[in-house]
Amino acid sequence: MTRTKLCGLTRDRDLDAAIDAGADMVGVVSRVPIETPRELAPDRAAALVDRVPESVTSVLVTMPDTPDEGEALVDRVAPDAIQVHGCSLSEVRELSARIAIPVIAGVDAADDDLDEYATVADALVLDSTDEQGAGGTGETHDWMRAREIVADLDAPVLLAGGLTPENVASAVETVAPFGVDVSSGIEDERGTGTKDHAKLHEFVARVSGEPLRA
Ligand SMILES: O=C(O)c1ccccc1NCC(=O)[C@H](O)[C@H](O)COP(=O)(O)O
Repeated sequence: MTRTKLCGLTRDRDLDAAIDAGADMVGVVSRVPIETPRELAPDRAAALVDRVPESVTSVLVTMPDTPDEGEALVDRVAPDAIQVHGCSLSEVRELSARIAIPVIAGVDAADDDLDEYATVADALVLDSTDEQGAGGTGETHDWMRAREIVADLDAPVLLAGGLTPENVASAVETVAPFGVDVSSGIEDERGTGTKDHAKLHEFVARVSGEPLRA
């Protein structure tokens, strides 16, 4: 079974739609040093996380300058897992040692130290990142290389980067990841931060191989 993470949720109704569609994980973005319409203030991120039922994993996506900062944000938002982008190996290791929840490392698929990240993080998000390591770019990467990475690493890998309802079945078939992660590909217009509920349902259905609605 391929897990589905729907990320960059900003509105209550988008979160509720993601849960209703059957997402395994839902993500909220807070405290990132880039311009993104998905960024929420910590209190707002905490309010969304608080709505998530126990059966669904809430993921806080952030780019902490230090492990201290990551730990403080976890205390404030209280997610089930934290996903960090732009962190060094030692920062991921230190954060992981300090907090009780799983740490997911957001990494670029072209990086050559992914095996090391796999030893310090509980899971990887294999993404297309910008120069600061941020995700949400809407760009795909080389799925054949992603397939090799998934096969070589022991850690669970979530495939991210430019996934859409149209390409996700092919991505799952090609890469065979533990899970898939989408943000801009289910937005009503790319880069708005608000989700299209029909796209969101279709994305989850395509991952689980359910027949599509006409
Ligand atoms: O989504 C953002 O704006 C973001 C900003 C900074 C760090 C990470 C961010 N998103 C991480 C995610 O988990 C996205 O779901 C993932 O990168 C996929 O994005 P997309 O290519 O838009 O589907």
